[in-house]
Amino acid sequence: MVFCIKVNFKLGEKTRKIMLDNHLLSKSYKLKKEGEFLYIPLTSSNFDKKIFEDENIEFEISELDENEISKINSEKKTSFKDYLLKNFKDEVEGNSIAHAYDIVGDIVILQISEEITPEIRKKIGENALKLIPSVKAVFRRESDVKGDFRVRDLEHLAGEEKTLTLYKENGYRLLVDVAKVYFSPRLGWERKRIMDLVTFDDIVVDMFCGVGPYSIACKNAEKIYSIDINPDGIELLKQNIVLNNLENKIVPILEDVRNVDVKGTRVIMNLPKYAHQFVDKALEIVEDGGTIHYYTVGADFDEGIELFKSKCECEILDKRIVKSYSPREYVFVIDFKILKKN
Ligand SMILES: C[S@@+](CC[C@H](N)C(=O)[O-])C[C@H]1O[C@@H](n2cnc3c(N)ncnc32)[C@H](O)[C@@H]1O
Repeated sequence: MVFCIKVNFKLGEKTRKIMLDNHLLSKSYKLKKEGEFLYIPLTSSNFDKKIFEDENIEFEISELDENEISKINSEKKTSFKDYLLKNFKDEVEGNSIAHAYDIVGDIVILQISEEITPEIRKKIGENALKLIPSVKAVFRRESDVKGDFRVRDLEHLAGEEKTLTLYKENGYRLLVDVAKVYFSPRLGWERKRIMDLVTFDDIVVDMFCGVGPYSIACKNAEKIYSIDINPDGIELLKQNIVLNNLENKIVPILEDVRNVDVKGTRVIMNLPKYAHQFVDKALEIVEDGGTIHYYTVGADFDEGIELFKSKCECEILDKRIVKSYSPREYVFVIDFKILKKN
């Protein structure tokens, strides 16, 4: 039997609050509505009736059969992190299995080191498929991002063997092929920051655009030139332009940026590892008074700032840590307003 307070529906919220304050509200059963009455499950039928009478609440104590009222399912679902900590605590603590992972659309990418056997990697993959909601394919990072295209090798662990997915962030949609083009969901906040800085008269030059997440985030600009040397990146960018109705704004350019002759008021240099090699080109592109968003890898901001100060007169508008890169290094962004080029 489940003891309940039966009150008029209109007094339900007030009654529930009094019950909560007096530790009388059961957390094992759901409230039940029947006609104009509400049945609110009690922790005990033995209580001081005055607490309701003082509030002019007319009520009855009613006994419901267990099958007349729904139980609250208080069993916490096991998360993937719980699963890892329960089964691989030492490996997680020793950093050979990370409980953090990337989700790109319906694809999840895990970080499991090579020293974990292929059988166990697959088993972890199967569990990720089961425990992470809406996931259809599970991969593992097999290498760091590498080469000119900044793409990493992936090992398939579970689910569909597909690498193309649809990713949504900041109100736009992106087709991403995680095996063919660089993409990081961890930069969503940073793209939102840039999105909020862009003005209607900006001409944006996205020097290293990939599938175009920054370019598309800059959709309020007057024009966006999006450059990349990876043909798969530009092919997906073209589809993303259509997907986001930006045919009149974004100009995709498949080319080494060093060979491209464009000018802009806002230049995005998202090639952190090698951006320092492209500063002269960025300065050639940016108009006086324009902004360069310079992404770089290191232990602090100093190197990037010194590099720019040696090449132009500039003001630092903002500087931030974007994400960690290695145990002692970060990806930084520094926003430079270019006052005068040397
Ligand atoms: C770190 S990824 C960034 C991609 C994209 N901005 C994003 O956030 O997803 C850098 C990109 O620069 C491209 N790239 C590398 N060298 C280049 C060059 N010389 N000219 C144009 N693109 C280049 C790579 O193909 C890669 O897509």
